Amino acid sequence: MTQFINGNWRDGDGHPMASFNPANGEQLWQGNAATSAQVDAAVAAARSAQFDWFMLGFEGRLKQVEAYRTQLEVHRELLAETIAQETGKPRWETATEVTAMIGKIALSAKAYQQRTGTSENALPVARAVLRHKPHGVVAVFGPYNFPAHLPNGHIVPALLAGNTVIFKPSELTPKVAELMVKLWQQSGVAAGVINLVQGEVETGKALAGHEGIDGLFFTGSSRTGHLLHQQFGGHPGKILALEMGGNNPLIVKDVADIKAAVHEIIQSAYISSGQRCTCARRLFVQQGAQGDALIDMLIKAVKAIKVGPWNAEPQPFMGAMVSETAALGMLAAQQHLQQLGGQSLVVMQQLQVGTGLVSPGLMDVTSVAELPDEEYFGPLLQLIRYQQFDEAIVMANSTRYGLSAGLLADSRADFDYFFARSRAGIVNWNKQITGAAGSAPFGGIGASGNHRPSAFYAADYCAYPVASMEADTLSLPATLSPGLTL
Ligand SMILES: NC(=O)C1=CN([C@@H]2O[C@H](COP(=O)(O)OP(=O)(O)OC[C@H]3O[C@@H](n4cnc5c(N)ncnc54)[C@H](O)[C@@H]3O)[C@@H](O)[C@H]2O)C=CC1
Ligand SMILES: O=C(O)CCC(=O)N[C@@H](CCC(=O)O)C(=O)O
Repeated sequence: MTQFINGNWRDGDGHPMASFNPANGEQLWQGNAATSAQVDAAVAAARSAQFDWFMLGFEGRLKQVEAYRTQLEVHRELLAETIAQETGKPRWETATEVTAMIGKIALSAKAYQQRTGTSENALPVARAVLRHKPHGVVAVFGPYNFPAHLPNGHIVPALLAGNTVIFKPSELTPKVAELMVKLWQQSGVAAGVINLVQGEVETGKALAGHEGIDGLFFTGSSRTGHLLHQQFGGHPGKILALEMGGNNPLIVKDVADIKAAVHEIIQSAYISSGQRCTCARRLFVQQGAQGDALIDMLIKAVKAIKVGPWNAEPQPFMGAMVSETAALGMLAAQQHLQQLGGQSLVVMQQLQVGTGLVSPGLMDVTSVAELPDEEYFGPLLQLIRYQQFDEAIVMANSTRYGLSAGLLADSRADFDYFFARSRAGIVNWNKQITGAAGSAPFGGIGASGNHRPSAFYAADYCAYPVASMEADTLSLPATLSPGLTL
């Protein structure tokens, strides 16, 4: 049973699908994709449930969402293990993913009140009241790298605002999605409030193009996000929130504690095997003895990173990439950069054929004249040596993306200078550029987003404002407008 439509589990009527443990090829899940008729049924179920869900009121909806939080708390280990098996991420890391999901409930309730709540202003003859209403039926599309936390970051605020949801997860992580929705079901949510359609691109297209949805909240690649943006062209009445990738820069300038800098670089570039949209892809280090010393230490530290299956003990820092295909794609990217003139300082290698297990790579691309502005979504960091800070900032900004950026530097003045000039939605100082806070907005500019940031600001795209002028009784004004007689 792979699809959850109107409160019932049923098989997909489409083609067969499966998911695998990327560290050993073991099959974890199988089922069939949803057809477009099943997408129709899910949209219809969400539509017929929506008004009653809205009319529960915020407190009623929050109670339901809190019952889901209880399910997450009770089943946190099972969920963390399922995410680890299906994505390859180590257990220590997926435990933090589930913790973030649990924290999302209180944060989203606070965000709803702060950003989209109700307010009232007294006017001389009336009250000006501001309330927010849900869009209606929304589709949520998730990526594979955080298969639970990131869709959860759309689903929870969407439901709290009074929307009903059709969730289309990544085809690489159907088992995680199924478990998430089972926990919603066990929390007692009414039929049709959350629906699950599993499938690949065809299912995604059927849902994204469905005339019955009022909006789509997407986290995924820039390529797919751009396709969706085109598809939504000509539909100004539908809301589209796009959280996409990045080609994120991290600059190092004048740091006394080189070891601490190396630690922040590794946490920025290699966490989740480089499969975070916020990961540093380009590292800028000044020419000179201090830069040389930092790079020597970085090379040693990268070579020492432990890579292994999700359940290896002691735990590795990096697990398998999500699939062998993804791993081979990264090796091809490495080869391409080498052909352009990049010098590998640490060569990325597949550790076991048939798996997504790869070692981390570091490449000096300073001499590459035309560095591709691509998001290589894996553990490969490109190093660029620079002479002047201004030159580094110009190169850092030389990307069509604009998700995260960072500076490691001892001087506050250097950060202020960098902050004023950098173009990204997340700009950090002396902190890794991965691991964003759910209490802040999360999104980027350029090809990284469409100005509808998620996390704390997700509330904004889940509801629209309604302004009302209200008076308890009718009354005639003291003076009538010129030309009126009653
Ligand atoms: N800015 C952000 O918040 C984040 C962005 N990402 C980005 O996500 C990417 C990795 O995730 P992926 O799962 O590979 O992304 P993806 O774009 O391949 O897939 C995302 C979702 O869209 C669906 N989809 C794919 N093609 C479609 C089409 N033509 N029409 C409709 N639906 C379609 C997929 O089935 C999946 O559910 C990276 O680029 C990463 O940077 C990942 C996490 C956070
Ligand atoms: O949505 C939130 O609560 C904050 C955003 C977040 O958790 N971002 C993570 C993962 C996103 C990614 O890089 O793929 C992060 O910044 O590490």
